Amino acid sequence: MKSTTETESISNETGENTMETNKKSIHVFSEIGELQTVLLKRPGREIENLTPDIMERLLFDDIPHLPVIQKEHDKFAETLRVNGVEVLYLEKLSAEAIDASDTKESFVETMLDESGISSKNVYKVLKDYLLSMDTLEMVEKIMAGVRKNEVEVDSNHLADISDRHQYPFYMDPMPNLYFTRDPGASMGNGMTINNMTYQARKRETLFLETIMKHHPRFKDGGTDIWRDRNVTTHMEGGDELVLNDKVLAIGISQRTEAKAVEDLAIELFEKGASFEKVLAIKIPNVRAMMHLDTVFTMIDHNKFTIHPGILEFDGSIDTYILEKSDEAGKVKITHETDLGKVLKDALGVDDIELIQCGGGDAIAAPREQWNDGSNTLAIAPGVVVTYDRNYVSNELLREKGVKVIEVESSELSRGRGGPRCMSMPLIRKDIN
Ligand SMILES: NC(=O)NCCC[C@H](N)C(=O)O
Repeated sequence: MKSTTETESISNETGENTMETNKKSIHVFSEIGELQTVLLKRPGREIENLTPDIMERLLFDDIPHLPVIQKEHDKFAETLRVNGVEVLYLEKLSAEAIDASDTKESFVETMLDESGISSKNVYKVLKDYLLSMDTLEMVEKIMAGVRKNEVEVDSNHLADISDRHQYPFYMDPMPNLYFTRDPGASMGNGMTINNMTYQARKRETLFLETIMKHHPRFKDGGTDIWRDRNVTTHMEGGDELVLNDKVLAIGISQRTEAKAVEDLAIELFEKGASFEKVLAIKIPNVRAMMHLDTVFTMIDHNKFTIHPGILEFDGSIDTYILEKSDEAGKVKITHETDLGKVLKDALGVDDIELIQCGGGDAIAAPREQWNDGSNTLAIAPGVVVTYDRNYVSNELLREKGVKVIEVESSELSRGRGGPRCMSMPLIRKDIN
């Protein structure tokens, strides 16, 4: 286990690098260690670029009210700050990384390439338009999306002329960016930068990649990149849980393929990461439970939230334990179905408490799970941030001795993600 002092004072207030080379910019060896630094994204104009025609493809079920979602998000950030957490913003770090590396032009080119711009005329106009902006404004514009009526494309080609009157965007908005948990995952002193499953979210990882490669705070911070966005198999951060410095739990889900879990386990074992076991937990392939953290999160040394809907009638769930094998490029796999026992053995604790979402009630459980009642963000062992609307689950957590800090959630919840999804821990204190 790394010592906590290694991670102290790694930057000044502007995020400028003041760390010595042996200090790490990513340090996450648990789900519950005191949260010190977190990455958020404030919902922006991308939210107002949702329409009923495109929201399903962009993975939304409704259109949040922008001023209210921003107010709720600001309060979420403030809640973290008053609890001693340093809050960094994706949009700001991205702009700083681009400026620090003088990569504005290549960043825009990659974004345009990945936004499916096939017309040379349109490409040129968009490139000039974006590059004319100050870097932070440009980053926010790319995140928000570019409408066709924002730019003048002077072209006599039928393809360009006829295209103007159809679909409203040249570049689609990225409304899911406020779920910073998913494009990557902090794991030990490293990170997975993910190849996300749906087209709607694939470009999101370019911001994270840019930060890790070019931001002064991260590029020299000794960050291992366990997976990069060019791998062919899919994985998303909502499925990646760091239970302790030896054990990970990863969902096999709508968004994370079994092959990706095995590839990551091999990578971690072979690159000498501290992790020795990966528990691959198979959850239903449905939208309401798209990631493991929508149905299962860790809140204390031996306490977890769980949505009963992932368990069979007899309480079982397919769980595969991946461990190092003697053969290079392979892992040893053991199949189990008693999750409580698997967790007890893997974590070395005497008992495990699985606290059911909505108390397991036939109505409250699925209703609160839909609004992320199981998606808790632990900011210290036994201290969690949750949505206020999930009052049945919150009350039950309190009865079990957990300190619950509620945040307003009327609009934030419409994107189908909760406090864990909205936050990417970068530094946590180690647990004993
Ligand atoms: N970890 C999470 O469960 N993140 C929530 C992602 C919600 C987003 N609308 C999505 O469907 O990807």
